[in-house]
Amino acid sequence: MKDDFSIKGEVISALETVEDSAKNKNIIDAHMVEQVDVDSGVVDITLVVEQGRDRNERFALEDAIYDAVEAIAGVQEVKVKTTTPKAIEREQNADSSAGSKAASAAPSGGAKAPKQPSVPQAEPVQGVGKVIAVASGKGGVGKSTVAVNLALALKEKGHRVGLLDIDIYGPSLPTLLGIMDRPSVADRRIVPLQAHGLRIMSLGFLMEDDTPVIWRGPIVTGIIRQFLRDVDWSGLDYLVVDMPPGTGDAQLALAQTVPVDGAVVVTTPSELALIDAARGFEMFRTLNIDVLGVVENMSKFITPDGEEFFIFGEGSVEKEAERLNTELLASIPLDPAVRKGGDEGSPVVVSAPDSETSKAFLELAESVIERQPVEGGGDGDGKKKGLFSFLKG
Ligand SMILES: Nc1ncnc2c1ncn2[C@@H]1O[C@H](COP(=O)(O)OP(=O)(O)OP(=O)(O)O)[C@@H](O)[C@H]1O
Repeated sequence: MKDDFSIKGEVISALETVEDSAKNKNIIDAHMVEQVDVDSGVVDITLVVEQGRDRNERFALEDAIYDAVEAIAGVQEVKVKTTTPKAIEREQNADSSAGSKAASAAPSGGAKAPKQPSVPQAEPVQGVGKVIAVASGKGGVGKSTVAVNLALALKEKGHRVGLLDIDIYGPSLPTLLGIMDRPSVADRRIVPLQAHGLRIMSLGFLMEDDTPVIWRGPIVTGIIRQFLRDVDWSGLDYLVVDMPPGTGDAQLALAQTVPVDGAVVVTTPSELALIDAARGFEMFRTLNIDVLGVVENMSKFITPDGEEFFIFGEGSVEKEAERLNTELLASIPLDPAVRKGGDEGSPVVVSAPDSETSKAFLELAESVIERQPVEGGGDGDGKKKGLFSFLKG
């Protein structure tokens, strides 16, 4: 039988085929789907329609949703709840005032209590020692490449490592690691895929093709929560999370779902990338996530004769790191072996372990381990921790 997780992915794709003719957009792009839940094949969808919308148009939308979703194999039942933006706002206010009441024992200094977000408290991922986010302010700077090679370098250092790709704009782990399978389910938990000794989960495993998907906040939050709560990550020392570029829903969802132990911000030495990296850095500070430091990617090009070219200039990332009161954790050269390895599903730490580039990734792993050590120095720590948290839970 198909699992709820795969069904949810297909439901979201199916909803993208439902057009709202008044808006000339599909209902996902028109931000009309508030929530999608799947439980044992029963699909619950919350549709948001403006107050005063023509009844027949509303019915037509609901019918189109039933038709699209009921056609998905494995769907047992479809329930569509139609609501309005006002009703959602009222619900959220009710949630937040309940939250404020619960928190009223806390000293408020007479000030009005801040709105409580209607999300559960962040809870550690079961069985994982440390969660490390790899982020960038800007797309295309090599964030996923750094995430993959950092994970492999942590593994080289004797740790058990998982890699989670929540890049909603373009999940690249399936390509970078050469895996296209779908994860399976055992004991009602999703079993991550394996590659190069890492445990892997990617939004890409949910997508039918390479088309970029624009998912709105609640759906992004739901999927990320599912990735962290319903995937069997037990026994890991480190879970490396490949974030989407920028500062948006996914960053917030991650911070609200699990305590993130540290973030690594990837940038190239170009002026524009640095400005965006600084923005990303501030966002992590706002979210109270410890930024371990900055990784400079494509720092220089080394010719086969060993000559070095600093294409984007030299020293700018280090200066920016100083300005932000953080550290430069590693400088990764622009290396054709990195791109080739990425395209062929064989990352450079595996395909050219003795290269200068791989050494830079190993140094990066050492810096991360130094700043966020797992108890007992690795090799099984995550397993012990996982077991204990499992017993407690
Ligand atoms: N140090 C490097 N040397 C050579 N090529 C690199 C290097 N780092 C990344 N690349 C290449 O640059 C391209 C973009 O890298 P990657 O997908 O890791 O970037 P990204 O920041 O995750 O992008 P996105 O924002 O789209 O997720 C890939 O083809 C990758 O192989």
